[in-house]
Amino acid sequence: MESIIQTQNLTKIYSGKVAVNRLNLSINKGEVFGLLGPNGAGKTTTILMLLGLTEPFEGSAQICGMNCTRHPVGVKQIVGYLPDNVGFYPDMTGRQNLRFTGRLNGLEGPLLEERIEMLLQRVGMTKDADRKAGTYSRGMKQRLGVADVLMKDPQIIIMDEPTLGIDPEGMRELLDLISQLSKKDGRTLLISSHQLYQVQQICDRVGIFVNGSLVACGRIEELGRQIEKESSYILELEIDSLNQEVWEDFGRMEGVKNITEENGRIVIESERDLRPAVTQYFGQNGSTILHMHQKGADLDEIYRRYFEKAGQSDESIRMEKKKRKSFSVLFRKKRETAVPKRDGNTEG
Ligand SMILES: Nc1ncnc2c1ncn2[C@@H]1O[C@H](COP(=O)(O)OP(=O)(O)OP(=O)(O)O)[C@@H](O)[C@H]1O
Repeated sequence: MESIIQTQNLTKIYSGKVAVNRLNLSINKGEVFGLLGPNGAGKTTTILMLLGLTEPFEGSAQICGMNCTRHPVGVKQIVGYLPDNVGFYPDMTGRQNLRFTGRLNGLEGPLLEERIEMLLQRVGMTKDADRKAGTYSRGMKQRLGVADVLMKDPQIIIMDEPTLGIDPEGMRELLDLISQLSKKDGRTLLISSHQLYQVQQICDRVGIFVNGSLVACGRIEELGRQIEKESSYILELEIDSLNQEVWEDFGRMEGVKNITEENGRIVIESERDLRPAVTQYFGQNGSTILHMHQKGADLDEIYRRYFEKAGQSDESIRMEKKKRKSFSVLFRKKRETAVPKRDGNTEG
């Protein structure tokens, strides 16, 4: 693996507030790296330091061996940058905007026109190329933005929140397009985003950024395994016939620490992987498993855990906790309502 972007203790402080804290990153040639984190985590500041647009307080960054602060022009020659709000001249057409960028990059004549045609086609904008850019939707602007970045044929592309404000269909198209830039062309991509689910699909590795610090970095599966090692296993289960006996049997299973119910599904927290035991149990019991999912391997869960670890309070986490009822309360309730007393009432 050839490392193409590196940072060493990269730090930025704005008026006493640490925006990026001793960041150590290494991004390999040809990979799609997702820099993920909530608003204000320090993603844009990191990108600006990589592009040499703002100076670090401490530490350094290199792209293809060039120091980003000392050689910003050299860096710009090999890096394409798609900001979160791409600016085009609104009174010029998409094609004219691309022509303008092409000329700034030294392209002229048939070579320039061929490149424009090829890129418009690649990003699916041929049909709308002669409309004024001011009339484009956000998704169209982003696609034209990708074409604009590709005008200078960069080895490395940095995108800041590329999917922000785009509808699901446009998002899918844009992510496919971004993925192709790495898989088909062999370019290196650094994508910053807070849209975890969407962006993780195309990332080879992710870095999770919280409060200016990188709290986790690696392949999604690796981070999932790490989380599993550090904490309990969480198994989410839905079956066709949940009854008192099942609750009691689960409560007795070896390693089970807690059972809750969440949106009609049983959530079992345990010290070990219960999937084999649960599958065997239902095989004998005759119930059908409608859904079984071991939490920990998806990015949302990984992110949530690291986010919690970093001491953040997140509204979605609080809401989720509120929704959960403790097993003991639920168990008591079920006993109260489900088990008939000999006198015909329910047993407490
Ligand atoms: N020019 C600036 N002056 C002062 N503080 C700044 C400046 N730029 C960013 N910050 C602060 O630095 C921190 C990191 O901001 P940054 O924009 O890098 O985060 P981000 O992860 O990109 O967030 P977002 O997704 O909202 O853009 C925030 O607390 C922000 O308020």
